[in-house]
Amino acid sequence: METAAPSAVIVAIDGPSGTGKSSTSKAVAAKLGLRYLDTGAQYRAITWWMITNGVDTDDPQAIALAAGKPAIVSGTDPAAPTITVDGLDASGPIRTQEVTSKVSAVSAVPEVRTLITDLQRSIAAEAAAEADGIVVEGRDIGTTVLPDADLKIFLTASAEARAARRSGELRGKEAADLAATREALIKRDAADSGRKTSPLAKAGDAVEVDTTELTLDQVIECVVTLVEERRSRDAAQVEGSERGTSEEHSAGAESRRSATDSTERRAK
Ligand SMILES: Nc1ncnc2c1ncn2[C@@H]1O[C@H](COP(=O)(O)OP(=O)(O)OP(=O)(O)O)[C@@H](O)[C@H]1O
Ligand SMILES: Nc1ccn([C@@H]2O[C@H](COP(=O)(O)O)[C@@H](O)[C@H]2O)c(=O)n1
Repeated sequence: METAAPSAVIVAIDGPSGTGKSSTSKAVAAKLGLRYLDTGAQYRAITWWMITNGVDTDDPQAIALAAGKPAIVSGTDPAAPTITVDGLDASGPIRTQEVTSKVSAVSAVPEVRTLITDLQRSIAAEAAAEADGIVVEGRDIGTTVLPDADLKIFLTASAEARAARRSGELRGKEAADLAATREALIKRDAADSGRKTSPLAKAGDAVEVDTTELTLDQVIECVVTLVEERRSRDAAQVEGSERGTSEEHSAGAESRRSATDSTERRAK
């Protein structure tokens, strides 16, 4: 069991598709010298493996039986995050339309979630022990994967804003039409929010940030400020408890001194 460094910070960023989780998390982690984990990439990677290995993604039992077979490895450098499946770079293939349309069905299978959740927790524990901490983004990080995270953020944005962002990304590549993009986002969110196991949800203690009217830079700034506030609160608490301990020590020393004094007085 790894022990977290006293100053390590764990940040959970959740929210629906296209709210800016990946862009924000990567930038915040880079600015603050933290590691970064894209958990959606892991669910995409296992989905890609199922597709390339002929597993029927409409058959939860078949998915459950195969779930333990692929070896998924995530690199957590925010400047160059990586994802491999059985040693192969999967960063390109996991972003295809086919994977995007099937990932919600695969990620809803409980056996898949158990395996990927364990993997995510071990990556977060390693980052807390060996680095200054990590920003983990996904759908259920604050609620299920890391319920004790130091800071939980839930990003939202209107479906229109999210579709416009995604269409902007696709322009010139797949020329996706805005309405179709919007419908696809809403459908994926509904599937992710409606599944039984660990659905997309805001944790009760998460800070909600509506990004509809904010630029990406404003969102990054907002999250950086929240992390820094949290770190200073924690540092003040540690300082307070150390002061308390040293005050206790001096109070203890004082009472020991007066006990000695009175013993000495009695001895005279
Ligand atoms: N506040 C913002 N204003 C404008 N564009 C934004 C904002 N936040 C993110 N974007 C852009 O929107 C697109 C989607 O962002 P991103 O991939 O970070 O979202 P996401 O929540 O991780 O999505 P998904 O869950 O589908 O992976 C990107 O092109 C990104 O640059
Ligand atoms: N914690 C998570 C993260 C993701 N998923 C599933 O993966 C899909 C792809 O996620 P992206 O962030 O890459 O778009 C997402 O639609 C979910 O089905 C998840 O279940 N839990």
